Amino acid sequence: MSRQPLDVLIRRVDPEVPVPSYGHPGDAGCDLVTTEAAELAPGERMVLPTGISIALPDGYAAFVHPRSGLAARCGVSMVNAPGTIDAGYRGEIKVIVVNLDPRESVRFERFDRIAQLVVQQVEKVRFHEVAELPGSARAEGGFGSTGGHAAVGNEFASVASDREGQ
Ligand SMILES: O=c1ccn([C@H]2C[C@H](O)[C@@H](COP(=O)(O)OP(=O)(O)OP(=O)(O)O)O2)c(=O)[nH]1
Ligand SMILES: [Mg+2]
Repeated sequence: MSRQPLDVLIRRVDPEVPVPSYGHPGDAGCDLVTTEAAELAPGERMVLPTGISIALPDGYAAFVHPRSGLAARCGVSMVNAPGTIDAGYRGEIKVIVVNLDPRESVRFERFDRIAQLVVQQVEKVRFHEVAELPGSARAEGGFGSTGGHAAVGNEFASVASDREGQ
């Protein structure tokens, strides 16, 4: 059974901008457009306006994610992926795009879809300070501690090489 959509107020800062919509019923993100044409040289970043402001209910946040098509085909991502839109934010949503292609510029026309907005429930945290945290299987492991790629070392390869060294 599909859930009821969350009602979110939207103000169109640019009256001609389309109200964001979902491409398919089950999509998580609705696309955001740029209201300004732009051209990014290789390595260049730019803050692009989306022409909309929203009022999220308390307990929710919206996250601005890159579009995979732009990432795969043009090397376009977002410097701060995902951008975090706070429930209390009433300003225009902007997207900080970056052109990661080493050679090709990328051009956006007005109303090109440049990112996608995912709305999620978020918890408000109340911190309780302790001297020691409870133990866990991961403990302080991070940054490749589970291996799985040559770049981060692989517990099987390291075990095998240890064995060879014996
Ligand atoms: O990609 C983004 C990220 C943020 N924002 C807006 C909405 C968000 O609520 C506000 C603040 O974002 P963030 O907390 O990431 O910015 P900050 O550098 O911490 O600024 P501030 O000190 O205003 O929180 O800026 C955007 O429009 N696009
Ligand atoms: Mg902030």
